[in-house]
This record gives sequence, C-alpha cells and structure tokens, in this order.
Amino acid sequence: MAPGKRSKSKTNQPKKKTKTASNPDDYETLGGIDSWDWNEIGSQQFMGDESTGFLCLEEISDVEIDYEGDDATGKVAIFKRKKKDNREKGKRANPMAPLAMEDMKDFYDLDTFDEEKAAATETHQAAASFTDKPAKSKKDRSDRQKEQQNDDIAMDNAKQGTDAKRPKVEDVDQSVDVSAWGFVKLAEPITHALQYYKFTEPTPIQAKTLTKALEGRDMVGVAETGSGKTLAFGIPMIQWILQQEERPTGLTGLVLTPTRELAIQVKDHLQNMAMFTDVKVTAIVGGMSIQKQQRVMKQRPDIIVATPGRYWEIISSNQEYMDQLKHIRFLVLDEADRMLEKGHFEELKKLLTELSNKREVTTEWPEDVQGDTPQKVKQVASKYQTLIYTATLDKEIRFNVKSKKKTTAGKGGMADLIDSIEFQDPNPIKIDVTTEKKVASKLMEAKIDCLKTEKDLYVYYFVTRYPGRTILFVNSIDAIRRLVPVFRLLNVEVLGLHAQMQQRQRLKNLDRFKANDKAVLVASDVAARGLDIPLVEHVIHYQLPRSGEIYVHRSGRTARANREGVSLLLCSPDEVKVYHKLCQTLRHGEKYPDFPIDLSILGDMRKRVNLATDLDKIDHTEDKASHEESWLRKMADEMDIEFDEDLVLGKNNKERADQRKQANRGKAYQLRQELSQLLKKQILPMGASARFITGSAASNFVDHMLESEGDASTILPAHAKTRAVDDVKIIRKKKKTSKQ
Ligand SMILES: Nc1ncnc2c1ncn2[C@@H]1O[C@H](COP(=O)(O)OP(=O)(O)OP(=O)(O)O)[C@@H](O)[C@H]1O
Repeated sequence: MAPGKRSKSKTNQPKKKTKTASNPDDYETLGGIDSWDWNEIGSQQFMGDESTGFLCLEEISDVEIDYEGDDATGKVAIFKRKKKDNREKGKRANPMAPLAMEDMKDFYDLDTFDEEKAAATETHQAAASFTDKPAKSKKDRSDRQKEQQNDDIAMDNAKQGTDAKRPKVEDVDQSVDVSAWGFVKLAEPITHALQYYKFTEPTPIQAKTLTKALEGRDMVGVAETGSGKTLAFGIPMIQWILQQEERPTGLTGLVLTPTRELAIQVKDHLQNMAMFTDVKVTAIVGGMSIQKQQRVMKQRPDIIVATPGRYWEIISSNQEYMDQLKHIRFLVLDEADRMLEKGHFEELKKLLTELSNKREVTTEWPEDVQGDTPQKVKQVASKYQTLIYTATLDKEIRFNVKSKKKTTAGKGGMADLIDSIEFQDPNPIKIDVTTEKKVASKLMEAKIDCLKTEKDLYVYYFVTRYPGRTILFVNSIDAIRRLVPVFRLLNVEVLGLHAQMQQRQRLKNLDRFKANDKAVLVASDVAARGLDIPLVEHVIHYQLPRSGEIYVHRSGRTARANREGVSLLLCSPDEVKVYHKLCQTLRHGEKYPDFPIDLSILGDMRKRVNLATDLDKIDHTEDKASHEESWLRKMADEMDIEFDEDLVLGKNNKERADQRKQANRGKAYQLRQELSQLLKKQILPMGASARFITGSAASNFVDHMLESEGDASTILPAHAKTRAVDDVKIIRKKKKTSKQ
C-alpha cells in the first residue's frame, strides 16, 4: 500500500520491552500483528480527509514483549498476553468492507429531508465534519466505543425501525388538493403518497407522459434536469402492479441507471411513492456486498433499480435470477444517454440481449417443472413496456471538443442503443418537453473571465460573497485533492466527491453536504448526473465542461423542482474555444453574461488565497516526506530490523532533509499565523478602513455597515446581503435594455 494512502492505522503500539519474570503458563503467545485481536476505536465520524484517507483507528491492550537472543546474536521480539477468561473479543474495523443496504439508506432519505432538523443539527454536524479529531483520552475512547456499540445496535434494528417510522395513511393530510392529477385515474395509495409529499400537480413531463405510459405505450421522454422524470416512469409501474387482479409475484420492473448514487436515489423516490402499498423496490449497485444483494434478490422485489454492471454480475451466474427477466413488464432506462458511455454500454447490451432471449421463450420454464413433467405456464409478461428517459437527447449538444467525435455516431451511439431495444410498440412515443434553452427555466447563467491561476480566488470570492449550498465541478480528481485542503485553510466548509473515493466516504460527504446549507462540494462529474440534492443554490464550473451535455447535467444540480439557481462558468483564456462551442450549441451563439464582481475587495481576498495556497504546498511536501519516512520505519519495524536513518536516508541527505523540514516548519508556522490573522478580519472595500470611512468609498455601504455592526460573523460588512441569482437577474436586465 502506498504511503499516505493507508485505510487504517494501528495505534497504541504495545509497550516495548517489558521483561516479565512471571509464569509462562499464564501467558498466551500472539502471532503476527495482523492476526491480533485489535479493537476499533472511534465512531464513523472519525474520518480524515476527503480524498484519500485515514478511516479508522484500532488499539490492543495488555500486550507484553519478551526478547529472545542478545545484542550479539540479534534479538527477536516475542509478543504475548496474559491469559484472561473474561476478555472481550475485539471488534476489528473493516473499512474496506462493502456497505450494507441499511448503511446506504439513511444517506438517501431525500424526499423526507427535513430542513428544520437539518438546520438544527447543522452546527453540530458541521463542527464534527470539519474538525474531526481522534479520541485522545481513555474516557473519549470508551465514550466512542459505547457510541459505536449503540450504532451497531441501531444498525441491526434499522430495518425494523424503518418500518416503524413508515408513515401511515392516517398521517396524510387529506386536505392537500391533488385534483390536478385527476386526468389519470391513480390508485388510492399513490394519491395518498402524492398528498403526503404535497406534489399537488404533475410536472410537465409527468403531465405529458403519464396517460400514454399508463395505457401501456413505449416511450422516449426527454425533459430538463430536475423535472420529475423519476415519477413519470415510477407511477405507471406501481399503478400496474396495484391494478392486477392477481398480485404479480415476479420481478415487474427493471430500472437501469448509469451510476450507483442515482440508482439509490431513484429507488428511494419509488419507495416513497409506494409507501402505502406492499410493492417492494430495491437497488442493486456496485460497492455493496454481493451476499447481501443476493439475499435481497431472494426476497423477490417487484421493482429493481440497478446499475447494469452489478446487476449483470449477479444474475449471470444464477439461472433463477436470469429467469426473473422473463417476468419483466417494464424496462426503464434512466439517463439513457449516459449508458452509451464507456464501460456501461457492453453490459447493457448483454442485458438487453438476454432480456430479448427470455421473452422469446414462452413455455416450460425450468423452475416450473414439477417432478419430471414440464408444465405449460402462462407467460406473465405477455406485454411489456420500454420507457426511456433522458435530459439530453439532442445530438448537437453531445459534442466532445477533444475527440471532435459525435458520441452518437457509429457503434455505441444512441441509434445503436435504440436498435438494441425491443420496443413492442411499432411507434414508440417520443415526448420532448425541453425548451430551446435546454436548461431549467429558472436557472440564471453567467460567466467570469479570469486567468487559470485566478480561479481559486474567484471561487473564494463567490462563496464568501454568496454563502449557500454550492457544487464546484472540476475536470480532474487531482484538482479536488488540491482544492479541498486549500479552501479548508480559508475556513470554507468544503467537501470532496469523486469516483475514486471509497463508497462509504462518498455517501458520508453527500450526507454532510445535504445537512449544511453553506457547504461547498468540490466534485468530479460523478455528481453531475441525476443527483437530486435538495436546495443547491449554485453550481460553479471551475473548469469548463467538455461538452454541452455535461454542462446541462452539471447545471441541473441546481434550479430543480421549479426553484431558482445559478450556474457560473469560470473561463480562462485556454478555454475560449470550448466556451464558444458552448455558446453555439446551447445559446445560438449568444454569450453568457459577465457575472458582476466587486473588484474593491478582490485584493484582500487574493492575499488570503495566496497564503492558503503557499501553506498547502508546504503541508503537502511535508506530508509526502513524512509519510514516506514513516512507511519505511513501519516496514523496518514489521521486519524487525533496526531503522538506521543515516543508512536509509543517507547522512548528508538526512541533514539536508532535517534542515528543509525545519525551514518549512518555520515558514508554515509564519504563514499560518498570517493567514489566521487575516481570516479574523472583516473585508472592507478598497479606500475604506475599519476606523475611517473615506468620502470616496462611502456609498450605500455605510448603511450595510450600520446594519451589520457587531456581527463578527459577517466577513463582508459593507455589502448588502444579495443573492447571486438576483445579481445575475440585474445584469441580464441591463444587457437586455442596452440591446434595445
Ligand atoms: N409533481 C411534483 N411536484 C413537486 N415536486 C416533484 C414532483 N415530481 C417530482 N418532484 C421532485 O422534484 C425533484 C426532481 O425530480 P427527479 O429527480 O425525478 O428529476 P429528474 O427529471 O429525474 O432530474 P435529472 O434529470 O437531474 O435526473 C425531486 O426532489 C422530486 O421529489
């Protein structure tokens, strides 16, 4: 394992050199340290940095060491422990273990997201997430152990608890008017769920597709991000199950999604809609234990939401699961265009081919054979429906600047996908409710032209000036690894999310992001599709997206469900070509308006950002060096050889390294002090001082200063608390009037 990327750290090393003259029979000999009975300490909160990381601590007590041999022949350490009948068995940490379904559940309770509760716990959660420290004292440790035990009990009870928490029909506020759904005759339990979630009217894609989908037609639905596509295919599936005279017992619906997070989210939405029914919805995704998922499969869910890869892996080795395919009444492809991307398409095609084979066989199923006599059985899914949903079907916006290839062209393109799908309908209905704009109607878009090296500064400016839940999209994982610590040094409440992170950490960070309305999530495009995080106010494209399609999906994380939101492009000179391409494909060549920047405070912000960047560079160099050294030390320790610094590092090198370390420590200390002093100060526009407001600088900010007097939490006391969305509206208006 590479230094610095260890997933766990063993601490509380056994006390070295404890010569014991006691009876050897009182002791048990311990083997290699990896077989010891380590105990995990600390709760799951104790997770280090976002991108790599330190996930848990383990300790072991009562270990003693005897040495065999002497200095002349070489010593061998023998680890032993006093025998004890009542010693509690250690509970080893297993940070690499796949997550159980119950673990995932709590992180995706999107629709029941309680803003008040989140606000109340926000301070607590934010404090825990941004300043997590290892337990220091014994008391801390035992508290944490207790906490952990409680967590385990809670986890064991989770399934039961979920059922107990499940709302009952009596909890539904019957006065909620859902008559706008009257154009389709929905089953009562679905109507109750709509009332419960106060979905008083259908969204346009739901209104346009539901009637036809409920009639059994095949459908390709295209609608902007966040427009309610999940229920557009979810309601017809649930309704069909409820309407059957004889309750179907096989797998009725298979929903395929390109990412794990999306699968779990879709499963949650469907479960919510089916909450007053006995319809079972489950998710099958990578990153969770196969055994657990096989158990789930055995419970015969009515609807499975899955990523194609994991689903194929599970069913392809099991004839029974393969045979479930023949019952499928609904096949749904959500975010269909994303399935065309590398890695998804082949598995999807295998699945579609198998589905097609299964449908051809209509009789004599292996599991229906009774004794030796094959029985003819009715084919349950004599009619089946295919529903395809996407936010971006338009070929033009799928440009890829680098390859200059249209992803739709040739093998693996949308045409190929559509060809592979066996629509039963000779004319599947295509309903496209996207507007010319291709993005949500209440999305306010703008851009900032800046140098590549100034992007951190502008992000800092934006998130300080407009605190609010923000996703910062970047094009590389390295950028996330750099930006998270830099912004953390600037006291920004920042989290990372990318595909190389452990699934557990990914979910944890998403959960923290949802619970903190000022958090900034620095994410790769793993978060661009489908994720329905409530109340994201801003999306910033730190680097321009590589295609119009990605822009649409990234921006679609805000301005969801008819809310407002801002999408801001940070455009550096080397990205101008991509920028023009975006304008052409998404805006008929029209430029994005320039986001208004208050230049008078940029200087102060630049100082902070530069200090944080320099400090991070030093921290990074030192971390790397010390990880390497401690890794060598550990190796030496495990091989029971003495770690000779002079020999391993070289005498001169070692001296130089020590001097460098010393100098860096001094410099880091100085920078840290300087930064912390600056961060304590409020930022005033140039020309104003905290003591004297000069005539030239005194505009209406005097009022704002008076308003915010005494509020030390306000970093920008001279600025009105405007929303970014309103500031973009103003410049758009100005732009329009200047054109007239
Ligand atoms: N009829 C409705 N009324 C109010 N809110 C709704 C309605 N239908 C869905 N929603 C809510 O709107 C949000 C977005 O829905 P959904 O995730 O289905 O969008 P989507 O079109 O699939 O988006 P994306 O393309 O980004 O995946 C969800 O929080 C959902 O609960």
